[in-house]
Amino acid sequence: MSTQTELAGKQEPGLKKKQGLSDRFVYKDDDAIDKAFDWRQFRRLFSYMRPYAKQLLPLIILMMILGTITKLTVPYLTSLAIDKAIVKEGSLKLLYLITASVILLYLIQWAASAYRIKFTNIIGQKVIYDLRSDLFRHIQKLSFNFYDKRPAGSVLVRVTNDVNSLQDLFTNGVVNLMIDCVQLVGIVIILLMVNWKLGLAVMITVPIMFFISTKLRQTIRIAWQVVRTKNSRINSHLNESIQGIRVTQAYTQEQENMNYFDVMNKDSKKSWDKASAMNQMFGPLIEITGGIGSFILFWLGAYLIQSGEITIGLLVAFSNYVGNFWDPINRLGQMYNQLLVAMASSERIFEFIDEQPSVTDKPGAKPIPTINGNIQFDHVVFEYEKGRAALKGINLQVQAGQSVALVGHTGSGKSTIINLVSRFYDITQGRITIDGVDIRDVTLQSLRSQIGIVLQDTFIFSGTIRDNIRFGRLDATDEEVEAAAKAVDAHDFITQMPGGYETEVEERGSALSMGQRQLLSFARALLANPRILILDEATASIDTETELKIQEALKVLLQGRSSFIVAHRLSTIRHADHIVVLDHGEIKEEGNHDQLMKHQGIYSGLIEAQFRFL
Ligand SMILES: Nc1ncnc2c1ncn2[C@@H]1O[C@H](COP(=O)(O)OP(=O)(O)OP(=O)(O)O)[C@@H](O)[C@H]1O
Repeated sequence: MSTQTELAGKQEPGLKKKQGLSDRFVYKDDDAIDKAFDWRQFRRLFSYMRPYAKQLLPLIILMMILGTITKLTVPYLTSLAIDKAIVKEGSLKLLYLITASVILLYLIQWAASAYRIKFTNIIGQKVIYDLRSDLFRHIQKLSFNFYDKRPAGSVLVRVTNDVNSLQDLFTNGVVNLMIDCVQLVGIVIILLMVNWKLGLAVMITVPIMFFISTKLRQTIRIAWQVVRTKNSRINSHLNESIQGIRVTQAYTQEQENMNYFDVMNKDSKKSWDKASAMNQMFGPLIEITGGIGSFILFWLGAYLIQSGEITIGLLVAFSNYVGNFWDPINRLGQMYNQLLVAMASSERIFEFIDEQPSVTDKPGAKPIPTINGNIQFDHVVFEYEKGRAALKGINLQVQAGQSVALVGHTGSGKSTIINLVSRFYDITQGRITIDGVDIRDVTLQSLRSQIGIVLQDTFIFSGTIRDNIRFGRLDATDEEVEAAAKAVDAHDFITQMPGGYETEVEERGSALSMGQRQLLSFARALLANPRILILDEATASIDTETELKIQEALKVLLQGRSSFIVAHRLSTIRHADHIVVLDHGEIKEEGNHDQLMKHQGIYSGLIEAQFRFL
């Protein structure tokens, strides 16, 4: 059974009962724990090491050889001390000399290991830095349709967990693998050279040890991964519960949430107990196998000493070599597991890096000059998914400086139109031009830098009010920031706050009212001074006074620039120069408020419905 199915099969019965809950907190594709070894991918992963390996690898290899030679010489010197210095010659001088040499060898071994770790850490950290930067740079360029299909958490996991899981491989894994291989080969040669019978006898236990080490570790690793998955569900639930605490309390769902949490919590504990029990089995099993090896060694060794084939010193040296032999075998098993995890992580990372942004600059694209603001949709058809048109042949003409209100039922295509102006998606058919230039022929940077977007969910970052307004143009002076705030009538409420412009606002501006947040985002947009403004108006109802304030601010904001407003408030719609009524991806009515009211069509129906609702 693959690890993935194993995990999927371990869904908790309590959770299953609650429809959809078991799926609620996990990103399916992030469940993959390991992948078969893929040589091509392995090479690609290690190409990240190439720029640094040239300078540092020779040094690392030198330290590795030095460390291995010194390590393998010590047992030989021990046998010399027993056989020659003690048994044969009884020479204290020789014993001192050998002891001094062993100490010196240990010192060299320690220094070689310290430098080797230092150099490998340098390579490891540089590789991880490059990989993380590549990934981050790339995901920033990916188009909207990529994010449409992916939950933000899944992207986050790539940049954090998956990159971190490679860290160990690059810093220790690879070099340890080389050292272990060199050491193993060295020990096998020495054992067979010293006494092939004893050597072969000891090696009988090797396959058993290797099997235990690899298989058991794999089972333990999966068990811990199950623990991690369960814990990440707990964390996601915790996160959702905190974020949605107001809704939970408003609907008195605290107990229900507690029940969910309890099932998850119990389940996490159960999986932890299981993983921990397996972990505890590992040490004794390895020790028992090692013990069997030692038994064979001493049993056969005693026989060979009696028959005069080997000396006591040689048997002691042999036992030392065998002691050094289990460590690399054990680590190779560990390394194998680490490699499989790294394969899964690197596959997910490369899947992202290979994803091409669907909206890019065309070869030879030129920057668009300062935008005047004449925007034209010419028979625009757009499909998010093939065969399902969200816009069906839109023809629309916006004059420079005009404000256009987009109205229509939910799902009629309003947000789609505003996404297309900034070229967040490429249209399926037709053409969108700005000042007569097809927006696909100009650079994205030059286009988007002249378009300002104010979204419904105004994003307030943690920081001061001043920082939040300045986000519109980072090089704006304090005076410019305040002028923008004054222009949209936000200055008064800001100065009434305890720290004025320096008041720290919590993340997402939770201490600010909806209207205040909106005014701040207007000030931010005004400071950016875009040539085209796109505004997704907030739907929440606010008091009449704030509404008036927002309308006044909006007038300032819209002055001298073309704008598209997804309008929900009657006051905004009424003031727009042009109103476009959308229905199922088509423009059904166009004109100003009075013309459309007279027409007695969809628009007048929508407005009347709004009044009825009020
Ligand atoms: N990312 C997407 N992937 C697939 N289909 C989408 C996507 N975004 C919107 N759609 C579909 O396109 C159509 C138009 O959606 P759009 O968001 O433009 O509507 P809207 O008029 O802005 O609605 P609302 O007023 O509810 O925001 C809808 O049928 C919607 O389901």
